[in-house]
Amino acid sequence: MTQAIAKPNPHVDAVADAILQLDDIEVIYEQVIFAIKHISLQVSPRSIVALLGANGAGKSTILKAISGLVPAQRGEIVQGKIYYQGVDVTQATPGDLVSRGLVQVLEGRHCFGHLTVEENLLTGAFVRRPSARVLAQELETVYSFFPRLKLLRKNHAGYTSGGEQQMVAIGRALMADPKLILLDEPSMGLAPQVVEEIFDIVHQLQQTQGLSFLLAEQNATVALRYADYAYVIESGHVTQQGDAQTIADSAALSDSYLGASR
Ligand SMILES: Nc1ncnc2c1ncn2[C@@H]1O[C@H](COP(=O)(O)OP(=O)(O)OP(=O)(O)O)[C@@H](O)[C@H]1O
Repeated sequence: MTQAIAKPNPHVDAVADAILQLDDIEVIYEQVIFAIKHISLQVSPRSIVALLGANGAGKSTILKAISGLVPAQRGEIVQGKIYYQGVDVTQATPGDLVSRGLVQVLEGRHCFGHLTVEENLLTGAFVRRPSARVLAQELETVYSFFPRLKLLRKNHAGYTSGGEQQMVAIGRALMADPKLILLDEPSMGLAPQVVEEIFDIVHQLQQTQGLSFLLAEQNATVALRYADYAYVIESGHVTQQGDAQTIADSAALSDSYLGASR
């Protein structure tokens, strides 16, 4: 089902600078479980914004609310508005959003294990159906950021390492020609050196391609090193926000999730 999403935003002047704006978002699962409440946040163009918090804090729900995936989880946005590029997309479908350049990389990477690395990347361009020539150029661009994927392009993705699968998942998102990428726990289950490699590429994509990222991370230490701005989420609420350095220096950050990775 495709929803109309071209409603004018009455607050467009106030949010003109943000590529993404959430105003007072509330999500309920199965009509009883309140997962997030009163979530308001912004992502500026060409920025990396981190959502930090412990297991179950509500980070993934925020990303799924933005990317239109909440209904697929038997959830509902019951309050608030989401604006992407100044347009109300609160009820938009994932397909609508991908075609507008808002793409999510799900937690756990979700590669198609039986497809090759290159076939996985090509699935990312499916919505746009570019010409063969453009597709080849775009693949080369992705390979320029992930040279290792070019070497592995004929291998089955299911036989690559966790870090390589994360690269495939991000590479596939890039093939959708995004402006904003939502990344859910990119560091999960990866060795520290691989995590640095992934974040370094995210940083390069921000700097050279002008992409924006909103990423959910339990590994606050590494996320704050690369992010421009961060929101701390606890029990479905924003409890703290600020530029990354301020949050990193803040004594209010609980050791329950920062301590382990310090
Ligand atoms: N599909 C669902 N049905 C019911 N409750 C859910 C569902 N998904 C998440 N929840 C609940 O919503 C709350 C927020 O979960 P969410 O996955 O958004 O947190 P998170 O911070 O991303 O944690 P994690 O890092 O473990 O993914 C939790 O209490 C969780 O149990």
